[in-house]
Amino acid sequence: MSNPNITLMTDLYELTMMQGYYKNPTDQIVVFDAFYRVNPCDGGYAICAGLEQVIDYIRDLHFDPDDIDYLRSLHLFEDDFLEYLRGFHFTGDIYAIPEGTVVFPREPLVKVIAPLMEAQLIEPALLNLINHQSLIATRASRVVHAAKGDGIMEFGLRRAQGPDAGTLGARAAVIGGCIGTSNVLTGKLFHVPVKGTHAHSWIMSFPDELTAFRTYAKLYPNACILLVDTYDVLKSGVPNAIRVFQEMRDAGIPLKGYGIRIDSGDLAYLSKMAYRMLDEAGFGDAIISASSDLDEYLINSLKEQGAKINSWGVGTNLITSNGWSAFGGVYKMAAIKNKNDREFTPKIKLSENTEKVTNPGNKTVFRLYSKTTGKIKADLIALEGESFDPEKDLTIFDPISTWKKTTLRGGSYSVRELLVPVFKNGLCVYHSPEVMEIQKVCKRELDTLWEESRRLMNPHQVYVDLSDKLYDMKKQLFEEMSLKEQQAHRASEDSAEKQK
Ligand SMILES: Nc1ncnc2c1ncn2[C@@H]1O[C@H](COP(=O)(O)OP(=O)(O)OP(=O)(O)O)[C@@H](O)[C@H]1O
Ligand SMILES: O=P(O)(O)OC[C@H]1O[C@H](OP(=O)(O)OP(=O)(O)O)[C@H](O)[C@@H]1O
Ligand SMILES: O=C(O)c1cccnc1
Repeated sequence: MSNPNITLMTDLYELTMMQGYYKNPTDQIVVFDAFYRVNPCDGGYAICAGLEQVIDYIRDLHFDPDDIDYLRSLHLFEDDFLEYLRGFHFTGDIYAIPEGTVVFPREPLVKVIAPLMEAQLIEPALLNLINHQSLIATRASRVVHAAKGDGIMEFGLRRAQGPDAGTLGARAAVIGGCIGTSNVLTGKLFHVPVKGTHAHSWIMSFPDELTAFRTYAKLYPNACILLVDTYDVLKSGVPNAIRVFQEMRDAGIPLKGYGIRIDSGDLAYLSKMAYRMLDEAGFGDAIISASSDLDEYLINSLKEQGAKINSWGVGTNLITSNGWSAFGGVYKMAAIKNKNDREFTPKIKLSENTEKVTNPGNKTVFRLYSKTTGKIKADLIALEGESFDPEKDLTIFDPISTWKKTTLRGGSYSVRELLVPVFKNGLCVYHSPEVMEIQKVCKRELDTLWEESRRLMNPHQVYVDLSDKLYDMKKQLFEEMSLKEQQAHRASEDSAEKQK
């Protein structure tokens, strides 16, 4: 999107910390990982999205004179720091998992290696962009899956939480598999199909439903989807639609992409009855489209009820990800080094909750596939520079329940590294594919999941394991840090005792 400069779209503490680093000069280069912890809707996977907007943001990162004036007006920042900001731009490296890829909890979706101040400033915007679109792309893929091959049109703009949520949300929904969106701006900006029917107000603006249908059919004979629920679906809407389709046929107008939309009432019952009426009149191939507060669970239920719906319009629940409002991606420091050091020193964040202890080090992510099925066996988070020879046996184990092990036999699996270079020394080295290309990638990616990981209830969770080297490093750091904490705790208890 052609955004205004959004460099100030950061949290104040990033800037106050930056000033602190500026005043106490450091030439530290850091590694930060952006990752999430729980699959949306307690599902079995997520789809990552939003990278193209991260790239636009990083490329354009700079402080305009009025940004500097504003920061000065806060009376928090000193002149030398503000002067430094005038020349600020991103000089680091970024690696990311390409958009549309199936991803799992705890693996880095984006890795930033940059001078500390730069890596720190970009945290909120980077997370904002990745979190939002990954959530909606994931949600869309679930809705699309529930529709079992029927097309899903994204209709959510009017209910989205703001303009970007509507426009970038529709982009993400198309990545996740929607066949198009009603949002015309998304269509223009991202070259995705725009789709739509008409509103109840169209019908209400005419003296009667039949005239409204006839007028619409005359204007759009090749995309004539008539909304049949303004007055009474079965007594008025469907009979009037059939009359208009008959008139079109009698006039020799070829009927393609035609049908009805039902937007209220019992969608299973009404669609079955409508289909029967259409079929009896010789219009059995008509599209029967439905909308009305749908989501993946309702679509799944309607399918189970045998609803005769073959096209779906989904708005509110998709664009707002109703019921699961946040992707929850976080950005954590993983390693640090002085500019001229060769090696990074790994950093770990401890937590009472083992799941929340971060993975230290400069890492990468490998995906292991079964050669016979093409399906994902597991993901392996490893240290940068590690490699795995798929001709050799590989034993992988759950990093928390370490007794859960499996050995992949050499020759039976293939390995793919997921993180790709996006920025090198501040220059973009990655070309974002068109959204419709990303949609194809996403479809292929989803095919690498077993059906068990895609079901709505209690899906199978794909294993995300750590390489032996990373596991050992994490264990050692964990023990060192825990010991340090215990010693510090003991020391403070001793001094409190002495003071008594
Ligand atoms: N057969 C069905 N099984 C389960 N849910 C259904 C079925 N048919 C419709 N629904 C859902 O039930 C809800 C219907 O809600 P409600 O009756 O409030 O609205 P409505 O029928 O669309 O009428 P209104 O025009 O007043 O909004 C919608 O979320 C709709 O998707
Ligand atoms: O139900 P959603 O999944 O959010 O899908 C979008 C909804 O937006 C429209 O309704 P709206 O009442 O806004 O307009 P209308 O008067 O044209 O029906 C449309 O008819 C859908 O019901
Ligand atoms: O084109 C439609 O039918 C449409 C568009 C937006 C919202 N609801 C319906």
